[in-house]
Amino acid sequence: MSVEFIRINELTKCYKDKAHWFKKGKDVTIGPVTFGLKKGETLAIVGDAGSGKSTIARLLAAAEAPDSGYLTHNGVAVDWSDTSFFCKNIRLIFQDAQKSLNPTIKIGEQLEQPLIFNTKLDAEERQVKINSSLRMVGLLPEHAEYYPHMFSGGQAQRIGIARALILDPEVVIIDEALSPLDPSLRAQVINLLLELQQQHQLTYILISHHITLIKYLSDRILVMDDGKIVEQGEITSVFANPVHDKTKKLLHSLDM
Ligand SMILES: Nc1ncnc2c1ncn2[C@@H]1O[C@H](COP(=O)(O)OP(=O)(O)OP(=O)(O)O)[C@@H](O)[C@H]1O
Repeated sequence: MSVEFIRINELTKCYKDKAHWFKKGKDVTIGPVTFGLKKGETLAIVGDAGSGKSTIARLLAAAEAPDSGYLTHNGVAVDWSDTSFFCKNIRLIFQDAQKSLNPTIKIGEQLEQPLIFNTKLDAEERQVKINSSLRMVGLLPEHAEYYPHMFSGGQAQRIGIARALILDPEVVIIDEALSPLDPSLRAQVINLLLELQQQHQLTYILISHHITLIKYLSDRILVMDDGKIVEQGEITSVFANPVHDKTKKLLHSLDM
């Protein structure tokens, strides 16, 4: 197994719940959480609704800043305000691919935006990259001229993957992005993700309630409860011998 290249240290996010005259405000704290990521692995994050899985995803994609904690990349600390690091290296695949696309803008232009903001490629080089990204997910360069409504759900998910991969990231977060797909489409998208992971040594963070999917795709698992990590380890050993009560309950209750 390859070595750890990203380490998340004591990451914490606090949400202040405003008090109303009829209700006392209750603050929510996610963390502190500490874990590492290895090249080419898939780490599953599981937990009940509200346990903090998506908060971790949003923090890692720099959609929000943590209140404390830090991240190291190959041993070097990265500042959360370094948006270019996060944009380039850690990308999210959205749950609802169709809704995450702007209906009024052609796909090619939507794929071009991250290239304009995060690379020094000129217009011609950007076009080459857009074409190769579309091909990589089984679509055609002609699709760059289409609008989102002209795609099926499966094709829209492929565009979501192309958009996540267009900056050649090291980490891709898949936050419940596979669950809404019907089984045959899901199988196609999973095969595509596995192929791309092999080709590009991608590291996936998989957030899902789907136990079979987690077992099939993941190398390691991290179990969250009430904002904290209560168990983490290799998928085979955690499934064979869950230690924490929450893990035991989740492994029995998650959707088969
Ligand atoms: N912007 C916000 N403002 C206030 N509280 C928030 C905010 N975002 C998340 N929370 C709270 O933080 C906690 C964790 O939410 P989060 O969405 O990370 O959970 P989750 O494990 O992803 O849940 P689910 O499986 O339902 O997506 C919840 O109590 C939620 O209400």
